[in-house]
Amino acid sequence: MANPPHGGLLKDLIARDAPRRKELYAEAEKLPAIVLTERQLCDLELILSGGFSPLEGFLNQKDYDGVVNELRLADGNLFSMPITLDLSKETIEANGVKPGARVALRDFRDDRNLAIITVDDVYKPDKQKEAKEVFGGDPEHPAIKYLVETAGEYYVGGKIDAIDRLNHYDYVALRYTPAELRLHFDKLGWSRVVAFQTRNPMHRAHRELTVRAARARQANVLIHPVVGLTKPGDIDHFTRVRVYQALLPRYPNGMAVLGLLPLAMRMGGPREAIWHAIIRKNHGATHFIVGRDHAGPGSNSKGVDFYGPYDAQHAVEKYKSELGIEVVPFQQMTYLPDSDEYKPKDEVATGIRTLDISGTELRKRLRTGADIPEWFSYPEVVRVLRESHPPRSKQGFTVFLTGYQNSGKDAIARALNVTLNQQGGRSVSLLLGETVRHELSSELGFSRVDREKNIARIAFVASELTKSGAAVIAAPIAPFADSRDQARKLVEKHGSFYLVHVATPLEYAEKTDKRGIYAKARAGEITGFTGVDDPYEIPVKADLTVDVSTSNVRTAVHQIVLLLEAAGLLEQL
Ligand SMILES: Nc1ncnc2c1ncn2[C@@H]1O[C@H](COP(=O)(O)OS(=O)(=O)O)[C@@H](OP(=O)(O)O)[C@H]1O
Repeated sequence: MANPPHGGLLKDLIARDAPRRKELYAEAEKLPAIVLTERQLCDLELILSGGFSPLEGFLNQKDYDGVVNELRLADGNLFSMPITLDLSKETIEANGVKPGARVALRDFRDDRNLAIITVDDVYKPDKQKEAKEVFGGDPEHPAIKYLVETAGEYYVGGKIDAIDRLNHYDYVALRYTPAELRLHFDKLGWSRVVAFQTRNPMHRAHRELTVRAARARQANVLIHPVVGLTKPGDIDHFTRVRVYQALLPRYPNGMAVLGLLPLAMRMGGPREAIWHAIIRKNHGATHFIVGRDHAGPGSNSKGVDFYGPYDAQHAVEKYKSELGIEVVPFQQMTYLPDSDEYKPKDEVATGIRTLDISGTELRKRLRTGADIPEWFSYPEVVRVLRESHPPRSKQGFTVFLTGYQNSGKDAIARALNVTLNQQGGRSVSLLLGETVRHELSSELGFSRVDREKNIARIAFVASELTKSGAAVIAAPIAPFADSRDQARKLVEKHGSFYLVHVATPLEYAEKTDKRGIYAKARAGEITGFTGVDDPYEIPVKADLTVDVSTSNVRTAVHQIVLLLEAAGLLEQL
């Protein structure tokens, strides 16, 4: 039999309320509704499934105070993380949220009512206190930033009636509720299960340490990665789940099961470790691996760690007797090349050669396409990671040329287009000012607002194309620094952005204008013309400045190619 849930009873609200589903659904349609944020939705999912047992809703003030001050619910049960429904004053007033009221909780993704909360109380938390007691108080801590900058100023406590589970469209079969996982363990005949929490890809060291933990306890393994919200900058869960799936057959005789946990992590170190243990206990695990700096967010901008490396292990140790799940301290594994094996670091005799690849080093090797040895990871895992992290030579980028009309930017853009097409390896998209004006922005004029809109559209398209690995060449006038900065920001989410200032002087652009556009502008036939009666803000931090009055198009293209080459973007693998 699986481990009993925290508090003794699995609070599977979906199963509990299934007989009343129709009724609750109809009631919710008539109630005011609160549209939950992504984080609140993650919390609700685990309240509904019993993952947060013994919770049956969002914490009221009594429970909240207990959890913040003493890691305890009002009924005495150990609980370390305040699970709260934070709302703004406006939302509370607009929806009549007050004690006794029933309010629907809605999924922002598909507008479905998932639950009804019966409001117990509405209270204003002492956020400074919560920040200090729960997360340690460093204002740079991501959960504290969220608390201060994003969370609403009031909390609403109350029990929940469950209407329906959330809809998921990715990896549905791997999303086990606690009840489903318990049933699965039962079917497999597993009574001892070591759960492994992760928000990162898994490699050989992780496989070794989980197998060791299982061997020592004669148990099986539950790989239980977080697919809700993790630390910004983490590898996306789609890639990670493919990694875990690739790794799974490397466990002998089906000794491991993969289940996905829709948790919104807080990166709360010691408090989070206790919370994680409780959640795994609710999912039926009997053992839980807690590693060095478990669920820690690293260090702040001054390089100071938010938590000590063993704070989390000490915290779970402290509450060992009432946790009801055996915590297995995570031993950091290292590779011994001379004997081709992994061993816990602290068991390696001095003088023995060891090898490790850090996360930073791994990311670098993925970026450059450098070798990732088999002693570190399995080829099938590396293949998945490489698909999601193509080397620089396969990554998208945007070259954004800005300058006066007839500055030569269009000629450079066209020449760069054929140069990159000649090189091959990527699709190349050319977004000339006139093409965009014709295809995307035909209703826009040349006021500041319209120009900003035009550049924002170019930036959006460039960013999407960059994401899919294309080379993008954009060449609008883009006279405003702010718009250019915004474009950079958007594109850099997905790849490199190079701002090339085509600094050909206005006089030259005007003198060589064979189309007579400047003449028309001077004659007042075109108004608000850049350089004539409209401003051009000269870029202060262009990645490259070229000038066709003193140089030529070919040289400018060559300079851009050199820039791209230096960044490894044009390497032929
Ligand atoms: N008032 C005014 N100011 C600047 N440019 C004007 C204006 N009116 C029309 N045009 C013609 O529009 C083309 C420039 O558009 P852009 O999209 O590059 O401008 S912007 O980046 O949105 O500022 C460019 O067209 P092409 O010469 O065909 O490239 C300009 O000649």
